[in-house]
Amino acid sequence: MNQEKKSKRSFQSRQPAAAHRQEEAPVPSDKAGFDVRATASKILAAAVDRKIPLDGMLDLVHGNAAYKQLSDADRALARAILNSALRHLPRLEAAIGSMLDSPLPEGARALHHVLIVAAAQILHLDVPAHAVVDIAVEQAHRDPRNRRFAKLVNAVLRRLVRERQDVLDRTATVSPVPDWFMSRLSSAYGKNEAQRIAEAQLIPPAIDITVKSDPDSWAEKFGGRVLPTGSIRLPVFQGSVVSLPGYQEGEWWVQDVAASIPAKLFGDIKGWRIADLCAAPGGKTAQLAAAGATVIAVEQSANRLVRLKENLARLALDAELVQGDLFEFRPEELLDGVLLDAPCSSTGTTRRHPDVLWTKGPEDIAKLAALQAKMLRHAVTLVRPGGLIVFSNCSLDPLEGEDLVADLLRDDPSLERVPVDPAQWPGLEEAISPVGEFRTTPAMLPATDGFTGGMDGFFASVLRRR
Ligand SMILES: C[S@@+](CC[C@H](N)C(=O)[O-])C[C@H]1O[C@@H](n2cnc3c(N)ncnc32)[C@H](O)[C@@H]1O
Repeated sequence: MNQEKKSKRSFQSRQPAAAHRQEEAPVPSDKAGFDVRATASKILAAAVDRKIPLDGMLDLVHGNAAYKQLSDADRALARAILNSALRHLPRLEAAIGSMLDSPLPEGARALHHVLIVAAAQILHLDVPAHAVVDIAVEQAHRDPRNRRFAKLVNAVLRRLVRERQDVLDRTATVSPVPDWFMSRLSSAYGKNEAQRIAEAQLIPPAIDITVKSDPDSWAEKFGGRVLPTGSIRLPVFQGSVVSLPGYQEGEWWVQDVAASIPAKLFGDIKGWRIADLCAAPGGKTAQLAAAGATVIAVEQSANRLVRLKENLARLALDAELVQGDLFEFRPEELLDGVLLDAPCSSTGTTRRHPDVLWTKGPEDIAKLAALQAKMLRHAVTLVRPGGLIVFSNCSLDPLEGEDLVADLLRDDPSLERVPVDPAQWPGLEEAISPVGEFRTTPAMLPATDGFTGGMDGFFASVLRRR
């Protein structure tokens, strides 16, 4: 395992992100400015009021029609607005609420979303505030339901611009996550840690990459920081990762440091036959193949399997691809290992998917936990005696992690847990639980030397079939 190192910077970087520092955003042309904000308001409404996940709406093929018509730069601004609005939603609502004499009337949801979109930009994005106010006022004017509120929109937003820092300070005590989530976090992690996790979720994530080899020299090249797993955290830079050295050549892929842990838990897998049962888009398949295993990548979604195939082709890595339901997958011979990186509530990834907390709820967690338990029970039947099963997901909820594995171990005496040894993971000791399971949270990996801290919330447990 690599020790943390820092090396020379070649990219433009900035100080570690603070929860209320302004984020940079592309500035749209005047003409497009209105369309971007109107589209963002509608997508926000769909996410918050109708619980439609952002990923689908922002898909360039099947997504929101108005969003698809925007230029690349305007889509980037719409995404920045939506991410900020969803990340800071309770505090933005408190900020707006504090400027109103009485709450907005029932049925003024469209107006609410216009105000949130504007407030997110004024408080958190680096865009000209006067344009934001003007466009929000125009949005109110153009909607017959909201026309009578245009003056109010103008007054509230102008005051928000004037009192920006004051408002940020005043609302900093408002819980940044919905009550249901805070109460689950508190019962799992205790009140203080829950608060730290919730605050950490406000900080946009850094980009981490997994390299095929020689992390130190790639870190040197990028001015990056080598993390305890051997992943490299990139400094903040403008532009797209695909234009960075080594991308086209397939030398590395984007993968959060926490997501790189489960595949590493198998240890030395040269010559092993391993199935990756929920494989796409393939970050972990690539790790297993790069480590010398013969990999069978099983994936239900045909579209996602295409992405996996493209990713492996770019990386010049090989795996047998199986499109279908993992419950129907049964190899001819029992396998040396199975990785089950199961579909989950994704509450550990809210730094990059801030809609999750507003589109999902406790009932989804319970449903997904039940599905995962069923998947894991199937996964363990595919492994030879002595073989390993790594179970992982990106949820912060014990129902989808610790509790689920404990239940399985209680019911199935043919399985034992293989505890992860903290001595093997210098720098990540705090992420290993007393029983030897990985439990990472966004509050881990402190920011250092100008690099953003944090990592996705992940759970990973290693089981052996006796
Ligand atoms: C969390 S993602 C996996 C991420 C992946 N392991 C990686 O590292 O890139 C879960 C995947 O499981 C797939 N999936 C869900 N249910 C499945 C099933 N019954 N059989 C096979 N794949 C399934 C989903 O389509 C999704 O691609």
